[in-house]
Amino acid sequence: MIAKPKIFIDGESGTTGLHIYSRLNQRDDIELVSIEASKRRDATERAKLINAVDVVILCLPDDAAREAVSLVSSTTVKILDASSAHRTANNWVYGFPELNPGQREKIASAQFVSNPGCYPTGFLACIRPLIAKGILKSNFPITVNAVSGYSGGGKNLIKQYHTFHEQEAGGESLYPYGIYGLQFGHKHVKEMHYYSELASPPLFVPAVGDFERGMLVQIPLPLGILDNPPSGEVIHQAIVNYYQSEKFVQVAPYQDSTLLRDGIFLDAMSTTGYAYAMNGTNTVQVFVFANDTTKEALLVARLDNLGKGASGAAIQNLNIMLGFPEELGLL
Ligand SMILES: NC(=O)C1=CN([C@@H]2O[C@H](COP(=O)(O)OP(=O)(O)OC[C@H]3O[C@@H](n4cnc5c(N)ncnc54)[C@H](OP(=O)(O)O)[C@@H]3O)[C@@H](O)[C@H]2O)C=CC1
Ligand SMILES: CC(=O)N[C@@H](CCC(=O)OP(=O)(O)O)C(=O)O
Repeated sequence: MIAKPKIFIDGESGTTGLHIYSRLNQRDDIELVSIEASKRRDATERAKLINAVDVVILCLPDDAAREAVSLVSSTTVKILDASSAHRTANNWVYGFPELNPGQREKIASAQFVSNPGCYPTGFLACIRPLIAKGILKSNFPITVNAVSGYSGGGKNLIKQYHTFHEQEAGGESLYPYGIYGLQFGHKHVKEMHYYSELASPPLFVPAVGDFERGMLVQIPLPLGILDNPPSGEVIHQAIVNYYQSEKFVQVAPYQDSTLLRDGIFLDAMSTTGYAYAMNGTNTVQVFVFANDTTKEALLVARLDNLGKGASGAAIQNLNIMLGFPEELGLL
């Protein structure tokens, strides 16, 4: 293990970069190296830093992340990319330690690690155990509906919402709740398909709501299309067993209405109480709701898009890549 590893966050002033910076800045077991503000987009200066540190965390748009990787000449520097540029690329390891047995060992020994997308984190946390354990066959038709806080859209979308909030005089919000990606083929579908090991890509409809952070990812399961559908309890137990040793995936008790706000709502956005519990954490919660008579089930993941969906996951991966305890700075 390197005594005091040097870390450079390329994109330190963006939404994800800032969150990672503020978490790492409190630690004295690593050294954070920053680029001069005026040289943030200077390839020569970035290349110097990239090749002089132990780990680079890329918090950049996809094209800039690809450019940063093209600047790597050191064979020892480790790269952790928060963008979606390399999530299914050859020679890159997918940074979702809980995905499959052996995944964290692959992360630990990799030079190039790609942080998962926020929506795929919720999706894979729900669906991967059911496919891996044969509870659902890989040809089951899967749809995903999800809603994210607006910070998922980065600095530009945050600014649009904040500007609107400042000007608003009790009127309607900028997009209170809007579905998008209606041409389909959202950039996250590829990694959802690849790592779930489903036969076909899921049909994915994301949405953004007027709340800063947090997300719900929903997967409805029309079990009536099967000759012998699994019961809700079987589905729930399979997911519980899959994550029994995991700290950052929490499977909620089956059908427990006390987890719902007012016994009714599973809420991504309230600022108090249980619903808010995932924001600021690195935990993804998984819920299973089912009706064995109507043969319907719903899997839901709730997470902080900036936590387990981005910066929390990045810290977890960084810890694994550097041989630190995985939960350092996260609990
Ligand atoms: N927000 C979220 O919930 C999540 C984001 N991500 C991913 O993380 C990455 C960063 O997203 P996010 O933080 O939201 O984005 P932001 O728009 O908030 O920040 C992007 C950062 O990249 C910098 N940047 C842009 N272009 C270049 C360039 N050519 N060279 C150097 N720096 C550049 C910007 O610098 P400047 O400040 O100078 O503009 C800014 O610091 C994206 O790939 C995103 O998809 C992943 C999971 C969740
Ligand atoms: C609300 C919103 O706009 N969300 C972003 C996803 C944010 C994210 O996860 O970024 P990565 O693609 O790097 O994973 C989107 O749909 O493109």
